[in-house]
Amino acid sequence: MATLRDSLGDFVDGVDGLFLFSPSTAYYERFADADVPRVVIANENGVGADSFVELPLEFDNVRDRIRFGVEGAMEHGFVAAGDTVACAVSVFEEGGDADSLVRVRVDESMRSGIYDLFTDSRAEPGVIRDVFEVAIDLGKKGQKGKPVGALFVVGDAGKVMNKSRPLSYNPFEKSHVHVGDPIVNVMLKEFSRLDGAFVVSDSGKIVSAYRYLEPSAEGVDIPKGLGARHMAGGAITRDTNAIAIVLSESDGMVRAFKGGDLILEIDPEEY
Ligand SMILES: Nc1ncnc2c1ncn2[C@@H]1O[C@H](COP(=O)(O)OP(=O)(O)OP(=O)(O)O)[C@@H](O)[C@H]1O
Ligand SMILES: [Mn+2]
Repeated sequence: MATLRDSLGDFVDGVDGLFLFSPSTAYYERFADADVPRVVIANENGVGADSFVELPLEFDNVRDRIRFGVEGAMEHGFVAAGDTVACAVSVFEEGGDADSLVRVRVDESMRSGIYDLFTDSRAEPGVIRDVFEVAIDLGKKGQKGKPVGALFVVGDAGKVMNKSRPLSYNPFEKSHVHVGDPIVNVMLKEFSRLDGAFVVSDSGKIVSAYRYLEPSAEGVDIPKGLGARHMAGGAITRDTNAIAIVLSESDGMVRAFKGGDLILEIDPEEY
């Protein structure tokens, strides 16, 4: 009779790598003698790992977290299609040691575009992260307790401005404010009650509010049930090198589009 330990050993049989998500130093050191390469996926490389993938958001959805890590590791050349990796993640114990091990076969279909969204967009990764944070926060709290929608078009601002028109005066016309600044976050939330899109530059400068986007929507395929805001947000990312981060007023989800495709869906309530 095999013990439970023997039986579950199958789980790591033949793996080509061990992915440690946000490990403590002690947890990382525990695998110092592992016979496979270790890859750390975390918001910073606090453990000084040789193989490190920077996680811009603590994706609460474990599937997204793993997809981000796998895609990032492929991009860095730590793993390749055909490899199998064991991912040690914490599902219930936030900030604690891993409580789950997920065996993942790496293949091209794992390239969901999440990693690419953050690291290979025109806008700086920190800017994209900051805009996500505003959208998630807005989704959680709403505006004065009511659900609110918002559309942020990030990067390639010159071209985005050329494919849009003002719905009202632009409160950011003469200002030099950037996303991530706490005052700006309050302003963005306040202005999100009004129509149209925010346009943000590659470096995070808020170029405009109240823009009505006029991209050609031809050939853009967005999920059924989503309306004009999402269509415009998706389409502008095919017409330009911007990405769009959209908070839905009707279902409360935050979605990201790149190249006309829906890349990521986040439920703010889970953050
Ligand atoms: N082309 C556009 N450019 C900028 N903003 C737009 C555009 N089209 C719609 N919007 C904004 O989106 C708002 C909601 O429109 P609509 O309900 O059709 O979108 P939706 O995709 O269903 O979004 P939601 O899930 O938030 O309802 C509009 O009131 C308007 O402010
Ligand atoms: Mn709607």
